[in-house]
Amino acid sequence: MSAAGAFSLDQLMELAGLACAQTVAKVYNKEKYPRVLVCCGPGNQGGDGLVAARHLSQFGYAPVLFMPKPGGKDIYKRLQTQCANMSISLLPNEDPIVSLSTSLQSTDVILDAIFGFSFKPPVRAPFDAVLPLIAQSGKPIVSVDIPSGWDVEKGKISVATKEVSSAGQVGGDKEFEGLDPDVLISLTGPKLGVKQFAGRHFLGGRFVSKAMEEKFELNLPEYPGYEQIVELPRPSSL
Ligand SMILES: NC(=O)C1=CN([C@@H]2O[C@H](COP(=O)(O)OP(=O)(O)OC[C@H]3O[C@@H](n4cnc5c(N)ncnc54)[C@H](OP(=O)(O)O)[C@@H]3O)[C@@H](O)[C@H]2O)[C@H](O)CC1
Repeated sequence: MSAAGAFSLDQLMELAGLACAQTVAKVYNKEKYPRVLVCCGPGNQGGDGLVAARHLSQFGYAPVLFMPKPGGKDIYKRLQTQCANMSISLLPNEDPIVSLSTSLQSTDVILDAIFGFSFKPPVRAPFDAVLPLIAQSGKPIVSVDIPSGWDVEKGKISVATKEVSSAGQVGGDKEFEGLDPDVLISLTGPKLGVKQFAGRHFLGGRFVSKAMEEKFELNLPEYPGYEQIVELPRPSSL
């Protein structure tokens, strides 16, 4: 049994996505940072991103979805339909890298829900161009669970990606060390690979029961009030 215990995947994803949306809202206020580009991968983390987009829209943000390779699971398709029913914008996928480069210019903050704990290098297309393009945009990044391109246990690793111009033209090979987010929202508990993450770090795992916390010796902090997230101390202040 996972540390999250008795919840279904739908319920876990809903709570995880809500925690992601609350993290964006906590750090980036909607008056100054209304346009959130929600970048979704094909796995469950992409599902977290879709749920977050829905909540961000309800919070008064203007999320835009980027899904260069939509996931095939039923749950993913249902979440996509919910976002479409709420008229949440979706970037066209005919040429995803050009769409991304254009959209980045009018984005205030990026939610990185591309890869989570199941990422295994090497980075395959189209993400070998997506990751460097996001990194070089200079826009604030909030990463979900583990920054995309990092190894869940080793942390930052060097991976082969592509050169990409700011207009979205893909060139030759380029070494890349994963995204360098300003903010991280760890789900359930922080992963080994983010031990030295130096930005603002939140935990979203209020769905973990006391019994599970004790069984897995998670030693989790208290969540304030009604929030799904709690901010963790930075490594330098530990
Ligand atoms: N309790 C919790 O902690 C919860 C966490 N959740 C979130 O789920 C992710 C883990 O989800 P999972 O589906 O296992 O995996 P990922 O989202 O990390 O992505 C897997 C897919 O990504 C593709 N992939 C992997 N490596 C590469 C690569 N090198 N290049 C390109 N693509 C890659 C791959 O897709 P394919 O279609 O190519 O097979 C994988 O399928 C966790 O981190 C949390 O964010 C849940 O919300 C539940 C609660």
